[in-house]
Amino acid sequence: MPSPLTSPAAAAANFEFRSAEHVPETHEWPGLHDHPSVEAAAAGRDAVPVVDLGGGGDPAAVARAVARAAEEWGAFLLVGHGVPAGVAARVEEQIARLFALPAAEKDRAGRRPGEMNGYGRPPYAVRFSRLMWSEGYTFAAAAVRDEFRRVWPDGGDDYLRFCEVMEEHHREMMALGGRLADVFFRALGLTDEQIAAGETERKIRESLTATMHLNLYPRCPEPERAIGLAAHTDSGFFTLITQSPVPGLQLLRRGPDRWVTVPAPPGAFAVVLGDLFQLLTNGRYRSAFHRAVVNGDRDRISVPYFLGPPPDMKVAPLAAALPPGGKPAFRSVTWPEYLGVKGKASGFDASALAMLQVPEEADKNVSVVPPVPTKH
Ligand SMILES: C=C1C[C@]23C[C@@]1(O)CC[C@H]2[C@@]12CCC[C@@](C)(C(=O)O1)[C@H]2[C@@H]3C(=O)O
Ligand SMILES: O=C(O)CCC(=O)C(=O)O
Ligand SMILES: [Fe+2]
Repeated sequence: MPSPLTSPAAAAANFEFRSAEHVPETHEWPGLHDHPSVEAAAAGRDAVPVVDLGGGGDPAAVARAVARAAEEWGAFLLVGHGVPAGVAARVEEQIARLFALPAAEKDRAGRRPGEMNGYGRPPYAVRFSRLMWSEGYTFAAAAVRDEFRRVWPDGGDDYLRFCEVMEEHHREMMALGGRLADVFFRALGLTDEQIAAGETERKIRESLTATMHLNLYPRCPEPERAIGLAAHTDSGFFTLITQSPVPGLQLLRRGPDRWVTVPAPPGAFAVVLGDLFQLLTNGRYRSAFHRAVVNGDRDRISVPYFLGPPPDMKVAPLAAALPPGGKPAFRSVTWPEYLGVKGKASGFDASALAMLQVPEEADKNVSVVPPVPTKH
């Protein structure tokens, strides 16, 4: 067996998931079952919220559903979004083809130390001594053609087809992200007129940047011993996840602590809120602590589309999110600054936001960040 801990990109590229009959020690994660995994229920406390954007529904009712989901779960399933079903199918087909390329070809795009983009393990993997049961590829959604010249230096039909499909996905997701941003603002209590006139809200919506991270979770011979993606919160504003019909995304729910498996109905996107959205909404919306498990039967592909501010934008709590007469609970921060802060925290979760909190003594009226879980 290769020595997977030597080089991250080589580790992901060279480990033969396909021929593994067992999960080696390098990929075995302790503590995965500290909390039980449960299927989402149709109703009740384990029913993952579903938001329907279509069907001519009452916008106020949609905003209420989004507010409830964002406050209580930090996540929901999105249906009625209007994105044609064929887009997700084409995206999944192209991603499967990308990951099926010989290791040497994917390795041409191997993520180099300190770089964000490229093929290999996800950026936060450097924090762990164990390897995850997945292959990944991160890139700026607006720079597909440049990025994938690394994999296909001579261009060609495969390259062009891949780029066209990713660009189609990017167009659809960016349009949906902008619509959803307005729904989130409405859910904070803003009227359409206030949203249109609000300089900050407009700036946020119009300057959204998108990063894509392609995940392939190969079928695993011992799924109970491995993890596809270790538990974390996303750091940006919100993430639109296209998933193959094989479930695997789990959300941690407290009291009693349990991992709720998010269903993957065809055509639905999972929407997961990130830490900077928690900050933007002054702690009113919550980022979701989540992970991806693997299974023994089938490969799973997921395509998170991370939306966040441009790197130089200072994110501060929105005036609309403050309680009457209240002050911001957090200092302002750029996304790269926040990633630096998060990199120093013990878990990869929203506990890093505590370091940006305005001290309580400075203002007794502001809300505090609730305790966050740290288990995988
Ligand atoms: C925009 C981003 C969010 C992300 C870091 C990144 O720059 C690109 C990859 C994203 C991802 C995907 C897997 C989990 C995660 C924690 C990681 O290490 O890389 C997230 C990052 C994040 O949300 O902070
Ligand atoms: O695979 C999934 O459903 C989740 C992916 C994810 O959380 C991520 O890439 O940040
Ligand atoms: Fe995530």
